Amino acid sequence: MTKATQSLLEAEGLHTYYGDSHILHGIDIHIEPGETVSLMGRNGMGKTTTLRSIIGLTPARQGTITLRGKDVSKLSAHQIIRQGIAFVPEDRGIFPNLTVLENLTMAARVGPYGRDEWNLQRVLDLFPRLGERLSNMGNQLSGGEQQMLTIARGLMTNPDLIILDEATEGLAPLIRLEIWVVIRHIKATGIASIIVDKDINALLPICDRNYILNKGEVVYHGRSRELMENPELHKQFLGV
Ligand SMILES: Nc1ncnc2c1ncn2[C@@H]1O[C@H](COP(=O)(O)OP(=O)(O)OP(=O)(O)O)[C@@H](O)[C@H]1O
Repeated sequence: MTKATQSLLEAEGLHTYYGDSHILHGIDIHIEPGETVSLMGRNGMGKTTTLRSIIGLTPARQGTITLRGKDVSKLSAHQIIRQGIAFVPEDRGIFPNLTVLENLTMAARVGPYGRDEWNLQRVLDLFPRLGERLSNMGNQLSGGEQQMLTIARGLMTNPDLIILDEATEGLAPLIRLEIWVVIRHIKATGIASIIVDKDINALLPICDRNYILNKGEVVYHGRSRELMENPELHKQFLGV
């Protein structure tokens, strides 16, 4: 059967290893253009490894990654990212010895399909705090500001998909709220997202669909409403 629309991203049958340790056991995930999707699961179940496999940082030994119908499985992480993906890793990864302004401007580019609405002014409108910190070095920022800078830097690349690993981990409650507002805004602009976060109550209302991983396998995927109405699944796979 042919699908009406082409998925933005399809990961099929991913098997990923660290050395001899077999971590992902045939992960299947797809994302449609503009969709917001969560990856949930207890610690160590393979969420970060799935994200890293999707963008080629820890390439899967088996399986395929397709972006807009094009097989990118053999491409390097750098080449995959250039296809319109912004990755916001758990450890942020901003340049500590560059200023906020430099971190932002060095990322600036037009998206692979011509998306160009994100520029310095627009990201500063979304993150006014960064505007007050433009001349500060990356390593002078608070954890929340670093996370904002990482997201802002990703937006400067005009992505079609933004991947956030532990979107609000370790941040103060008010900053977390700000990040969720930003994620809603990003969603409203039509950029697709994959989000990993422990705050299920924040994730579910924002996400269209959700995947639960357990020991490197997808054990559930479904719409947020279905997951909200199924506390058994929470207990079984999320430990809440
Ligand atoms: N660099 C590595 N070398 C060896 N094993 C690793 C490495 N990174 C992760 N693992 C193992 O792979 C498994 C999956 O880890 P992963 O970080 O993908 O899980 P996660 O669901 O993202 O968990 P967390 O919420 O704790 O980050 C875990 O058992 C972890 O110990």
